[in-house]
Amino acid sequence: MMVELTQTQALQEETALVVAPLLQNRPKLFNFNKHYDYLKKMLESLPSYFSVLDASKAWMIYWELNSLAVMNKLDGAVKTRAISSLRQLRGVNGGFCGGNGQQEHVLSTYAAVLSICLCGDDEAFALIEKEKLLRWFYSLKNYDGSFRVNHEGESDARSAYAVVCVASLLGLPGDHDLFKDTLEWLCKCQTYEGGLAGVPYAEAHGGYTYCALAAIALLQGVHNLDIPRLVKWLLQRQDSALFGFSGRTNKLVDGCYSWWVGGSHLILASGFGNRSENVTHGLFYNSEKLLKYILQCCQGASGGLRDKPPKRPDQYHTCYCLLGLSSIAYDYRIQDNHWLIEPSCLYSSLDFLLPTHPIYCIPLGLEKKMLSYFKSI
Ligand SMILES: CC(C)=CCC/C(C)=C/CC/C(C)=C/COP(=O)(O)OP(=O)(O)O
Ligand SMILES: [Zn+2]
Repeated sequence: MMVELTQTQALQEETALVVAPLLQNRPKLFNFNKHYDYLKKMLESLPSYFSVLDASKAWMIYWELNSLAVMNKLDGAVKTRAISSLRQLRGVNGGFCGGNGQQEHVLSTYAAVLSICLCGDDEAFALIEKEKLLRWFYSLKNYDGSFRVNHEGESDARSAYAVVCVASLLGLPGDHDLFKDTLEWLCKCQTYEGGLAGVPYAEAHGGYTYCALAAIALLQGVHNLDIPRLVKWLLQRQDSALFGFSGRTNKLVDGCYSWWVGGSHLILASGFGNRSENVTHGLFYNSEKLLKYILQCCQGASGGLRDKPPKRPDQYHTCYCLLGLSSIAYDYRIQDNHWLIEPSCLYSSLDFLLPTHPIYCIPLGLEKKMLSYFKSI
């Protein structure tokens, strides 16, 4: 009897047919030069079909700068260009717009502020009007502690994380009045599965889990979560046959979850934002196998990294695959507010990558200049 597959099963089979043979191939090294060439190419004039990404300009700047930065290849000329492009994205309320002449958006603001942090000088910092931006964040706050992405927009764990992350880089402490009830709202996003959803009572997802957990960690509240259940769900994200991570139950592996899921593992293992003593330092998933998925299946032949074969590489997946690799190249631990970073057992294959800040998603230590600049104003 022929059993008809569900659409989900058919997609899983289709993915396995493409991914599994690549995992059998000869081991691949990280192709540093090709990825660097890809990133340089993305700085040239882009073909017209990139116009669909016009509202993601701030994001494209961040993905590009951050990929170069984590590869330790971000130079002054690229920073100067970025500052000039970011200047044009400033909005009237202190936020940043997705594209020129568009509306301010909390997520574009997050991408722009991280890019400014990556540029790391006073000319870049001066693009941020701190008081105005904080007033705008207040105006986007809902009565339950969550934040809207803009006045007409949705409220979810992404916008809460973006606000908490940006405000923290501008020097606001976790107990600031701007965050009243935000921790409680974020903790309500944990679902019966253990992962966190975009809003309370929705489906747990790797992207939202990272956002909610990173914000909860900045608000010093990780111990309020059901950590064993969260760890179990995060572990279930590693596909037992294909080794990459999926974003949610019964969905497909995708390179970007190397960071959204891998970064969530990292936050828990580092102990950041967890007031209890019960932190088990060390990652529980098989990082060697994740490395194999990224190297064998996510590297494009002409550089750049991708979701899965046969898709083409793009800047978003390049950035988050690189962060995923960086998260397994080192062991991260927080002690007395200081990061202790040691090379991991995989470091020798990944020694070209800098460690990434588990919460701010930029090379670790680059946050310091911005923090001290905004402390003094
Ligand atoms: C800082 C910031 C803004 C982070 C964004 C985090 C993030 C990636 C959120 C995911 C959003 C989402 C609903 C994905 C599902 O897409 P899908 O159904 O195409 O993917 P899936 O099949 O893998 O679930
Ligand atoms: Zn993806």
